[in-house]
Amino acid sequence: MKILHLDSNHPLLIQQLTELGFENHEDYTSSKETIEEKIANYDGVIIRSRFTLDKEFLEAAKNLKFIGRLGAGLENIDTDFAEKQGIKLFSAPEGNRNAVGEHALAMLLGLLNKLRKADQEVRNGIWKREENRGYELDGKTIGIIGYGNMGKAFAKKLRGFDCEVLSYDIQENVANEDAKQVSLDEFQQKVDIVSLHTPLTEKTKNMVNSTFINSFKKSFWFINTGRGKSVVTNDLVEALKSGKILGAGLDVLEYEKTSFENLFTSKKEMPEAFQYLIEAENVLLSPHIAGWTIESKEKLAQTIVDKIKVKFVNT
Ligand SMILES: NC(=O)c1ccc[n+]([C@@H]2O[C@H](COP(=O)([O-])OP(=O)(O)OC[C@H]3O[C@@H](n4cnc5c(N)ncnc54)[C@H](O)[C@@H]3O)[C@@H](O)[C@H]2O)c1
Ligand SMILES: O=C(O)[C@H](O)COP(=O)(O)O
Repeated sequence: MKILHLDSNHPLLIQQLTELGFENHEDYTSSKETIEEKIANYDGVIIRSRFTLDKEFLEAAKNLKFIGRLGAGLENIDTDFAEKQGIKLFSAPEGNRNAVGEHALAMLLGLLNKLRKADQEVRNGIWKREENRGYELDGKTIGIIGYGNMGKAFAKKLRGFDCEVLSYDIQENVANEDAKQVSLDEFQQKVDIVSLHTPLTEKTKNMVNSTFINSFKKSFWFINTGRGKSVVTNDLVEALKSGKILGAGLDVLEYEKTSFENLFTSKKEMPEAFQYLIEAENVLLSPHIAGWTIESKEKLAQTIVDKIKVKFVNT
């Protein structure tokens, strides 16, 4: 079987697939159109998120038997059409869920302890203790939206903090021993902290908007390691300004990669809300690296190899 790799990865991926008898080809630079022209020659494709495997691409991939997605989010694949075409889909949330759980926790502790502000002040020769008095996680109610691989990994990290963990999910009965699943109404009545772990779907796009934010009884801290497009940036900023949101940890943003860099390099004025996020002392930002650790790189690759092996290699 011939596999086309579209994003560079941990070397074990190609090493192990070669040992298993697959023929591996790498193309990390050609345009989507160029790849489409040759994709019919391949049985498998492995991608991170370089481009979208849409209907047109999958129609061209006449001999494709599987897609390996080195990650969890599947919005860059037309999964329904792939299924219709009988293409097997392997994703790898097992590879980066621990990293996401740890990153969400790091953001949460960083926010509660005002680390961004305190760090910046000390570096600027300012020694203010009272203004930098933080909050403890102990006794807080943490709400996790989307209780799948990532939400569960975060809840597991909260064991031992003496806080209550609630989850809200559109699927019934997804909770485990680390969280109590509640209705959205109960969730919005009780939580002090919200951590978003949902995929990007029609329903979750722009889900965190003013109406949603203002339905919470208390002011709350907000963490997003899900997808940036689930949040309306303007509404988040309004809530930060009003104090309804006490602080935000954002690993994912409305603008990412090229569109993010364009904000800084283009002659156009930066959107006001985005400028606010850049400057705010109670906002922690990271460039979509929650699931992006030294360890997860290897685990993602190993997960994909193992899934391909189970399905396509006779042992
Ligand atoms: N920042 C990062 O580096 C990083 C890394 C990995 C995953 N992610 C993001 O996290 C997402 C979740 O990954 P996962 O592996 O946990 O997925 P998953 O499918 O295991 O879990 C997602 C959960 O969200 C629930 N859900 C879907 N729509 C919802 C809604 N409208 N309201 C409430 N719950 C809803 C689903 O029922 C499911 O239980 C990915 O799709 C990706 O977008 C980000
Ligand atoms: O969905 C994921 O696994 C993470 O968000 C990583 O996405 P990436 O493939 O764009 O790095």
